Amino acid sequence: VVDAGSCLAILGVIFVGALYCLHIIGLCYGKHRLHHPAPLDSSTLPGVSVIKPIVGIDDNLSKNLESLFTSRHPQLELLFCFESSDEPGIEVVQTLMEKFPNVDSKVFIGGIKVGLNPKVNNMAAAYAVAKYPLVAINDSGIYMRPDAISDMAATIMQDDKMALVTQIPFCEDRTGFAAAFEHVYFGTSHARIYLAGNCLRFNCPTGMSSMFRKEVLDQCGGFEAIGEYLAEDYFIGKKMTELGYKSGISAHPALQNVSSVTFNAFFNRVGRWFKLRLSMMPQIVLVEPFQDCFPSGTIISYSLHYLFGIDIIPIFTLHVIFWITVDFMVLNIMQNTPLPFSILEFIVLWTLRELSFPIIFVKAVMDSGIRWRNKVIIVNWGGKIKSVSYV
Ligand SMILES: CCCCCCCC/C=C\CCCCCCCC(=O)N[C@@H](CO)[C@H](O)/C=C/CCCCCCCCCCCCC
Ligand SMILES: O=c1ccn([C@@H]2O[C@H](COP(=O)(O)OP(=O)(O)O[C@H]3OC[C@@H](O)[C@H](O)[C@H]3O)[C@@H](O)[C@H]2O)c(=O)[nH]1
Repeated sequence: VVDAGSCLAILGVIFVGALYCLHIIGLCYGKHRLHHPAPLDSSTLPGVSVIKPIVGIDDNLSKNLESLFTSRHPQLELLFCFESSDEPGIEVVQTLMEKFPNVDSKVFIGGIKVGLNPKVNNMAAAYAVAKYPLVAINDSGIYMRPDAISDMAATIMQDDKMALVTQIPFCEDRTGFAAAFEHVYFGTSHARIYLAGNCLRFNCPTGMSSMFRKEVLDQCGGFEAIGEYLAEDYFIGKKMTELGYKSGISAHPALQNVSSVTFNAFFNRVGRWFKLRLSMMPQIVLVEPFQDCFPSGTIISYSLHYLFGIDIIPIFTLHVIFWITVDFMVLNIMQNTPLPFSILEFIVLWTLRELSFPIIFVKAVMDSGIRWRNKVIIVNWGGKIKSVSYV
C-alpha cells in the first residue's frame, strides 16, 4: 500500500518532470521555428488589412506606425482606430499619411459597439470594411520589421487549414532596468509556455500581433462573437479550432517597445493577464503558481528526498542550474542577435523575476476588478465581461 506522502511525492515528480519536458519542447520548437521565414514568394500572397487600435500616446508610437507604412507586403491597407476624436495619436497618423501618400490608409474614430471589450469595439468599424482576405491585428506598442506582414501571410497560406498566426510576444532592445526585466520575462518563462503550447497544439494565442483568414472569423460569427470576452485573442483561437482550423506562429517574434515601461506597468499588465486566465480557466490556479523555477524546485527536491532519501540541496541546485541554462538558451533563440545586457545582468534580472511572481498571484486573487488603461473591467467565470466602468 502506498501512503499519502508517497502519492504526493510521485505526483510532484510527474509534475516537475512534465515541466522539464516543456523546457525541452520549447527549446527545440523555438530553434526549429523561429527566424526561419516561410518560403513563399511575397508577390503571390493575398492582400492584408492591418487594423491598428490606438489609445493614448507613446514616444515610440510614430516609429511603430511608420514601420507599417514601410512594410514590404505588396497589397496592404492600414486601418487606424481611435476611440474618440481627442486622441493625440490621430495627429501622428495624419502626419504619416501625408509623408506616405501612396500607402492605402484610413482613420476610424469612435468604433462600433459590438460587445463590451473596448479593444474589439474600437476595431469593429475597421473590420466591417476590411477589404482583403487576410486581416492583421497589430497593437500600438509593436514595431514591425519590413518583412513581418509577409511572413505572417506566408505562414497562413502554407496550409489550407491554417486560419490564425500570431507573432510570439517578445521585446525590441531598449535601455533601462524595467525594460530589461520585461525582455527577460518574455524571452524565458513566457516564451517557454508559448513555444511548447503551440508545438503541442494548445490554444494559447496572444492578440498583440496576429493575422487570420477573414472568412474563417466570419464563419465563427465575426467581431460580434468575440466582443463579449475580455480575452478576445484566446476565443478567436478557440472558435477557429472548434471549426477544425489550426493556428501557428510566425518566424519573427512581436517586438514590443513601449518606451514608458515601468515595473508597476509590467506587473499590472501580467497581473491583468493572470486574472483573465483565472476567469476563463479557474483550474489553471492549481498549476500556474507552481510552474516557476523556485516552487517547482522545492517540489522536486522534497519529493525525491521523501521517496529516495536524496539530499535536498544538491537536487534543488541542479534544478536551478538546468532551469536557468535552458531559459538562457531560449532567450538567445528568441533574440537571434546579441542581447542588450550581460550574462551577469541576465542572472540578476532572471532571479528577481522568479522571486517576484508570487506577488502577482496574491495581488490578482485579492482584487476582483481588471484595470485596463482608463477602464476597470469585471469578468464573469468563463471569460465574458460583466461590466466596464471608466476611471
Ligand atoms: C503537467 C504540467 C503542466 C504545466 C502546464 C503549465 C500551465 C500553464 C501555466 C501558466 C501559463 C503561463 C502563461 C502563458 C502566457 C499567456 C499570456 C496570456 O495570458 N495571454 C492572454 C492575453 O493576451 C490571452 O488572452 C490568453 C491566452 C490563453 C493562455 C492559455 C495558457 C495555457 C497554456 C498551456 C500550454 C502548455 C501546455 C502544456 C501541457 C502539458
Ligand atoms: O480600451 C482599450 C484598451 C486598449 N486598446 C488597444 O488595445 C491594444 C492593446 O492594449 P495594451 O497594450 O494596453 O494591452 P495588452 O498588451 O495587455 O493587450 C494584449 O493582451 C490582452 C489581449 O486581450 C489583447 O488582445 C492584447 O492586445 C493597444 O493597441 C491599445 O491601443 C483599445 O483599443 N482600447
